[in-house]
Amino acid sequence: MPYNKFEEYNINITDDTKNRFKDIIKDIGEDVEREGLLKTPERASKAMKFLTQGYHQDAAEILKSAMFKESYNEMVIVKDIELYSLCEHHMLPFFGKAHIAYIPNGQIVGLSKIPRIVDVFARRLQVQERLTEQILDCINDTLKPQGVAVVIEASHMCMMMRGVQKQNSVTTTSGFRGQFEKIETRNEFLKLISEKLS
Ligand SMILES: Nc1nc2c(ncn2[C@@H]2O[C@H](COP(=O)(O)OP(=O)(O)OP(=O)(O)O)[C@@H](O)[C@H]2O)c(=O)[nH]1
Ligand SMILES: [Zn+2]
Repeated sequence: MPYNKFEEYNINITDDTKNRFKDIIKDIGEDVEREGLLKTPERASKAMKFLTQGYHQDAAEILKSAMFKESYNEMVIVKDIELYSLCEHHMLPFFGKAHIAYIPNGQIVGLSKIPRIVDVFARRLQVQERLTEQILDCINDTLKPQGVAVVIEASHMCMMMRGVQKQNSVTTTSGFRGQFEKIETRNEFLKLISEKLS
């Protein structure tokens, strides 16, 4: 089954949304009645709702649904989490990877919940900096770990397909709380995420 196909099927689209997309297609000079475009307003509406479904999801609840008491208190790192978001200025995609670590403080979280909360915040109109902070704050406030770190590396289509048209620039943002504010802990995390598994 394709990635998150289930959620895509459950999206309800109103005629208002479809008609707005129809108007945009007309405005760019296309023929909305030609065969290939007949269903496009509906498809585009569904795609936009899917890509912004994070507004209707509660990241803290997702974490809370799988928190377990455990005495492990070393760093837990989930790296190379792919993410797709939309820049709030142009509504064009930015995409890349998130690397997330935390040091438990009596509780661990189900590993899959970390990529899930990345998606909750990524599927909104975003800037990369706020996306980074929201993931960081959510883990910090909900799991209350000894520390949490988030690094996001992303390419922005609004800088590639239009505007400045730079194809190879990658933007890196990061945020650190608790133990990761200490330089040694932060460096250990940065070293571990930059190492390739052999
Ligand atoms: N800080 C930050 N800027 C972003 C992000 N996504 C897009 N932008 C930038 O948002 C800015 C919007 O600037 P404006 O000058 O208002 O828009 P614009 O005329 O379309 O700018 P250009 O892209 O330079 O053509 C641009 O510099 C984009 O590169 C992001 O995640 N973080
Ligand atoms: Zn943009």
